[in-house]
Amino acid sequence: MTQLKITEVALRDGSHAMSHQYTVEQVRNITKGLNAARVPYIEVAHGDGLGGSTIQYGLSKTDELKLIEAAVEEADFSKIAVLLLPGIGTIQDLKEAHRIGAKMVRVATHVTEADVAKQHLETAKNLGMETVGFLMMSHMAPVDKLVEQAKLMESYGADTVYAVDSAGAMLPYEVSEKIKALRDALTVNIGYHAHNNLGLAIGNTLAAIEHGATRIDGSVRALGAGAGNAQTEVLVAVLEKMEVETGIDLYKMMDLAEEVVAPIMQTTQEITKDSLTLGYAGVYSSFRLHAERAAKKFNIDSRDILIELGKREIVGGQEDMIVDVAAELAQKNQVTV
Ligand SMILES: CC[C@H](O)CC(=O)C(=O)O
Ligand SMILES: [Mn+2]
Repeated sequence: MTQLKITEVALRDGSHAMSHQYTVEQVRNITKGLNAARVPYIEVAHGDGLGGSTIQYGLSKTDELKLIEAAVEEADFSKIAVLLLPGIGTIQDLKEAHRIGAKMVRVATHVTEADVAKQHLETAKNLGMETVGFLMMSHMAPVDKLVEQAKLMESYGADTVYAVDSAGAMLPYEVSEKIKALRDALTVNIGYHAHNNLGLAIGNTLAAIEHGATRIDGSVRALGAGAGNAQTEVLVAVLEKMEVETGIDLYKMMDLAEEVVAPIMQTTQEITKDSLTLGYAGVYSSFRLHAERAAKKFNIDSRDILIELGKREIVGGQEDMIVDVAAELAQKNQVTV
């Protein structure tokens, strides 16, 4: 079996849970620990990828290039990766990230829109970077559509194509079916990224591995959007019991989680009613905090906003709809009172 390679996403996906307030010191300390534990890849960026620091997505406390630079300085084993959503991040952002030492880029699109990744993947390849096509909200596409879009990513030069369960909405049989179909249709590596909103992140990740995924995401202490991702140290322990080699030092990951990451988290990671609603309704995990703020502002139940967003199939890039939906629901409530 090809060795499984884990990408740690707490310094990118976890940026959502940290309201994009990471400091250089926090990034240095976490990277130091991940590097010592021999995690192959560490993703660092705003939660919405390069260029994500905006009023729409949330302003970063620290310029992400400074965070990436700090991570590159601390990592002599781990490779630093960045995420880029075409339309939010630009080719210029990509070149800048590469110049300061990013070795891998994950170009993320909605699951039916792989074609917008072409120029970013091609540019990254020309720069000599490792390339990943990251198909978000994979639960929304039937198997044949996912395969079609993954093939596009492969044709643009992606070394790996991920099925991304952005909403943490997929059930184990869906993961098995989708990963198997990708494995059968593609020659490049297959990856899987989970969110734990339905409590299935580790189980779904194991289903993905069983059906051929060799690139897997995790976040230490589950520091990711919504209820977080597959918790890296838990995943490493489970895989060790299954005799699947990750190359990661379990004790070092546990110590990092407990001593460095837990103390800086804004809240303990758990499946709250809103995280659970994300998975139940199939809504982007990064929408949780936006929906909670809108609910407070309009004095309505955040779960109603999330359910409505799910019904309308609102996807990443449409964050402004969260406030629109909240305002509409508040108005409806007034009419019916
Ligand atoms: C908004 C980008 C998103 O957080 C990427 C990701 O991790 C996902 O879709 O799960
Ligand atoms: Mn994610």
